[in-house]
Amino acid sequence: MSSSQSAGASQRLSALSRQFSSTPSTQFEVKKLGVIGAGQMGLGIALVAAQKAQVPVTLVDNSQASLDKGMAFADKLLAKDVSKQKISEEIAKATRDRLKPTTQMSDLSDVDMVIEAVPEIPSLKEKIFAELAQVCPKHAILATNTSSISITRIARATSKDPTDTSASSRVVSTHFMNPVPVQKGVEIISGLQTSPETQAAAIAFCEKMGKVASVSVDSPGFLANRILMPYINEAIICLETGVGTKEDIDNIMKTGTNVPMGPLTLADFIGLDTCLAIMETLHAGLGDSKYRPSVLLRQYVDAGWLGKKSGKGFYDYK
Ligand SMILES: NC(=O)c1ccc[n+]([C@@H]2O[C@H](COP(=O)([O-])OP(=O)(O)OC[C@H]3O[C@@H](n4cnc5c(N)ncnc54)[C@H](O)[C@@H]3O)[C@@H](O)[C@H]2O)c1
Repeated sequence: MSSSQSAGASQRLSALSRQFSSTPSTQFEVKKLGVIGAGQMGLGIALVAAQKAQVPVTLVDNSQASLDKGMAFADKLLAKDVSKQKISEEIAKATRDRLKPTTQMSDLSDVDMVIEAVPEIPSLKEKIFAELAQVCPKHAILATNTSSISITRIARATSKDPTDTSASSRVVSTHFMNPVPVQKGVEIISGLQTSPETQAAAIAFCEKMGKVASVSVDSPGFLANRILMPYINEAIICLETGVGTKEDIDNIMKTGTNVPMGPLTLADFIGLDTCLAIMETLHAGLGDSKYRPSVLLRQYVDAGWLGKKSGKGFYDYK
């Protein structure tokens, strides 16, 4: 990065930090939320919003099977919290009653905010945001949970006319950390078009969900994955090139850096398809060979061994 680029980035960051540190008590209130994608992230976001922010949540997925699986998982998590006396049966029931699963995007016509959590495929996110700009109310915050795709690019998809920012100014990233019911952190990323009011409203809602927000500029991988994914990728390269076994790779990082799980286990939990997509975005966006995805990672994805969600990744989960 040249010194002028670096100066530009730090100016944008300090402008964002100023907005963040002086976040106004925004008037914007999310009374109803929409979540798209009932996979591991979408389901977690919907559940925490229903329980902590206590808002009704319309949960959209184009697969009825995914919705059924997601709702069964929500029931299981709530029952576990009741049995551990973390929540009462009344709270569990009220939370469950706030979740409304549907396969219809048109059911998002009355939400104040929507959080998209479909797979990390740029063309899919663009298609969904073009549709959201039409379906959602004109005041609604349009948030994405993308791990690495440019927010500016996703926001651009909301209108054929790039000078019309009526929808793109309402696009922001709320990048929740996995698993959402457990991790406190959320990254808030604004695209070039995002208004300060949108950013403030997104932060306020995440705080209502009990999360702690960190702000970053719209740069490939943002903060969390710019740091985390090259670490995971390097662990996979160590496995690929025989530097160590999967157990030794995970053990040394677990016992040596005090993390709860090693990088290969973590990759299995994140999903190897998601890890590959993020590395590809870092590689393409930053153009540096140090971000080249591991050959082995690509082969695991080609084999359909996507980690915990598919029953097999670096470890077996069946
Ligand atoms: N897995 C992680 O650790 C993690 C962490 C932070 C962010 N993310 C990001 O969150 C997003 C979702 O990741 P995930 O791990 O939950 O994926 P996932 O594969 O578990 O779930 C995706 C869901 O989206 C649904 N879907 C696909 N196309 C759809 C469409 N057109 N309309 C409605 N629903 C559709 C699928 O049926 C599935 O239920 C990705 O952008 C990912 O990069 C993932």
